[in-house]
Amino acid sequence: MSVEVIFESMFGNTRTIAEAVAEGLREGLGSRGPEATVSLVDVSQAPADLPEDVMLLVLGGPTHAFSMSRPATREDALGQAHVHDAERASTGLREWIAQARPSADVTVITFDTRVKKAFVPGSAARSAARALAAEGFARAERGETFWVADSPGPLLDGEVERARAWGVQLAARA
Ligand SMILES: Cc1cc2nc3c(=O)[nH]c(=O)nc-3n(C[C@H](O)[C@H](O)[C@H](O)COP(=O)(O)O)c2cc1C
Repeated sequence: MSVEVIFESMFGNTRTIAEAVAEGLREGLGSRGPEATVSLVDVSQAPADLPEDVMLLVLGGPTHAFSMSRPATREDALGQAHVHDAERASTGLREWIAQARPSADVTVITFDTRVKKAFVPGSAARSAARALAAEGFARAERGETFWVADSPGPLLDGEVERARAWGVQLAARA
């Protein structure tokens, strides 16, 4: 049995959260023995087919323009970060979901990062859960939002610890 954490991150905040969730999952799965593994994969490297033994997929990315990123918003972010990476610009959560082979058996839980400001609507986690369901991932649900102070960041105090604790809880779903 394995758990896969797939993340998209332009400035590193979502990567940090994904790493903490994966650590929490490993802690939570600790008692299940060496077959229970957790992999952490950048979405630009994630294959369309999940490995057969994946029981739980945790999928997270930054909120861009009130939703999941698009090629233009990723270009914008990478430009701000002075990074030129065609692979990361071309593939985000939206593109991965559109080409992934759907599974009705795998539980998929989404998360996102976004700016903690009043009245800023939209969540990549919500959009991703909806897109997954539309593609045939019957057991997709929206998970947590983790907050950054502003664009590009930093993460608010306590968010990494909260992500780790959430990962420990998620292990029960695998
Ligand atoms: C092009 C662009 C659009 C963004 N749009 C939103 C938005 O609609 N709502 C929001 O809360 N944050 C928005 N942000 C801020 C990102 O969500 C924030 O920078 C993100 O959490 C950083 O994650 P990362 O370091 O993993 O890339 C935007 C950032 C960029 C670069």
